[in-house]
Amino acid sequence: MSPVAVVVGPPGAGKTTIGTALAEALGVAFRDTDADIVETMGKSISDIFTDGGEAAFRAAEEKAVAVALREHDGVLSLGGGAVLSEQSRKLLAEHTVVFLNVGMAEGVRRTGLSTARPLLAGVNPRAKFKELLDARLPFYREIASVEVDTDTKSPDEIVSQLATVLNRGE
Ligand SMILES: Nc1ncnc2c1ncn2[C@@H]1O[C@H](COP(=O)(O)OP(=O)(O)OP(=O)(O)O)[C@@H](O)[C@H]1O
Ligand SMILES: O=C(O)C1=C[C@@H](O)[C@@H](O)[C@H](O)C1
Ligand SMILES: [Mg+2]
Repeated sequence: MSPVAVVVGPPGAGKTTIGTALAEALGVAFRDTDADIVETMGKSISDIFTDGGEAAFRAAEEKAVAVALREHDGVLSLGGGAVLSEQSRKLLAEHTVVFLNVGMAEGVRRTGLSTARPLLAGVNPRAKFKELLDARLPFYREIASVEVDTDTKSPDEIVSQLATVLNRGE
């Protein structure tokens, strides 16, 4: 069993929004490892970071990614930092990976000051977002089968483009 597509990208790229709509367009199930982690740990992402730090979240995420890649055959969206794990990148090399890219200004605008994104909740979300992008871009690109720049496209346009690329009709 293998996902039709795995969606990766920075916070606010639209992994959950596009992933959900893409699954619907393709008539397959949607799964999001952030939601899996919340369910398994029984607490919010923000609380996981507060209680165990980023390391606790990344350990849970590595497991959640491996399980979901094995179990899920629909569209799978990963958390923004899932590509930081070398183990996960190795697994992802075997899959169809959609990299949704977003620039700093638009990414910060879309994520706002949401406390659901603890890594961006500090005093300077723009600087933090740029730091995340710089560190992760090479990883997203290393595993991507297709890259879509989402800055100036609506979710509908992106879904329609991806449905065509994935060769499953719209
Ligand atoms: N192409 C787009 N154009 C405009 N707004 C968008 C687009 N894609 C997503 N959004 C909006 O941006 C916000 C963040 O989207 P979403 O939660 O899907 O991102 P994400 O990549 O899953 O983020 P995270 O990494 O935090 O899980 C939402 O309010 C969503 O409606
Ligand atoms: O970019 C990140 O590191 C994160 C993104 C979210 O999807 C969550 O996985 C979590 O808030 C961490
Ligand atoms: Mg999401």
